[in-house]
Amino acid sequence: MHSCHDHNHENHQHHCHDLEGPVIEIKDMFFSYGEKNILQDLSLEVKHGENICVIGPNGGGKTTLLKLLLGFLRPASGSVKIFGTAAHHTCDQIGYVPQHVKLNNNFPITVKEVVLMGCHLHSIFSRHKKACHDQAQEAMDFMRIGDLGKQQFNSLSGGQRQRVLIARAIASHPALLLLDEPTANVDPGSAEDFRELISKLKGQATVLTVSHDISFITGDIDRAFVVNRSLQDLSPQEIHADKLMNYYRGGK
Ligand SMILES: Nc1ncnc2c1ncn2[C@@H]1O[C@H](COP(=O)(O)OP(=O)(O)OP(=O)(O)O)[C@@H](O)[C@H]1O
Repeated sequence: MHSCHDHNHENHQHHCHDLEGPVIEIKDMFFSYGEKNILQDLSLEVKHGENICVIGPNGGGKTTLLKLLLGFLRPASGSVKIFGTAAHHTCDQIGYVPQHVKLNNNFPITVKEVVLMGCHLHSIFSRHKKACHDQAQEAMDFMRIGDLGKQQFNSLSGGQRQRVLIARAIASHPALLLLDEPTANVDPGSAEDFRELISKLKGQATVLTVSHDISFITGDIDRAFVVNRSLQDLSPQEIHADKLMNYYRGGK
């Protein structure tokens, strides 16, 4: 999880961000892995509370874009700002659910402990510990896994694990939530549930979801765009199942 470079936990929430302006602001951004150009000339502005979906073919650069937003990668040129601050300086306002999570299967860890990792108030002070436990429980209840706290994470199904990881990401009430294919590997019932829960977050958080799941994209979202080296906004008319398929066939 992201941690602030300034480890003074009492005040870092306040000095990092301009919470009034755009949540995401990308300007004329280029990114390459070595010689290989991956993203070119991207610009994007996302306002507070928007629920956004990113689609695009395999290898189009969606996960790379998320990593740039998280500040794990830096643009070759142009800028990526979160709450008005360069992404690599932004700290604990972002909740992230990665596409692939590798937890050592032999490592014993309970569901509650995984969710607690998402709490940014980790502290020796007991008042913070209590607040963390309350936040973790609240996030687990929200994801409807409130009664799984004591279970071993490794004993859960793929869909249940995904719920735990989303609970971990929302435990600290991040202003921005980045989800990388949250419905991959979950059954259709759970996928429907996730869509509902994510739209319930609307208003509390800005949510950006990478998804190949057509019903996700055509569901309750405010805006969608295609990332395939460059970025293309989709009009509401284009957000239809049959039209969306074209973006995966390389056509228009
Ligand atoms: N660490 C890396 N070093 C070099 N190339 C990389 C690295 N990570 C990703 N790439 C390349 O960058 C391109 C974009 O990858 P990325 O994972 O961002 O795509 P994606 O749109 O998320 O794809 P998918 O839908 O398959 O998840 C791919 O061609 C990939 O091979």
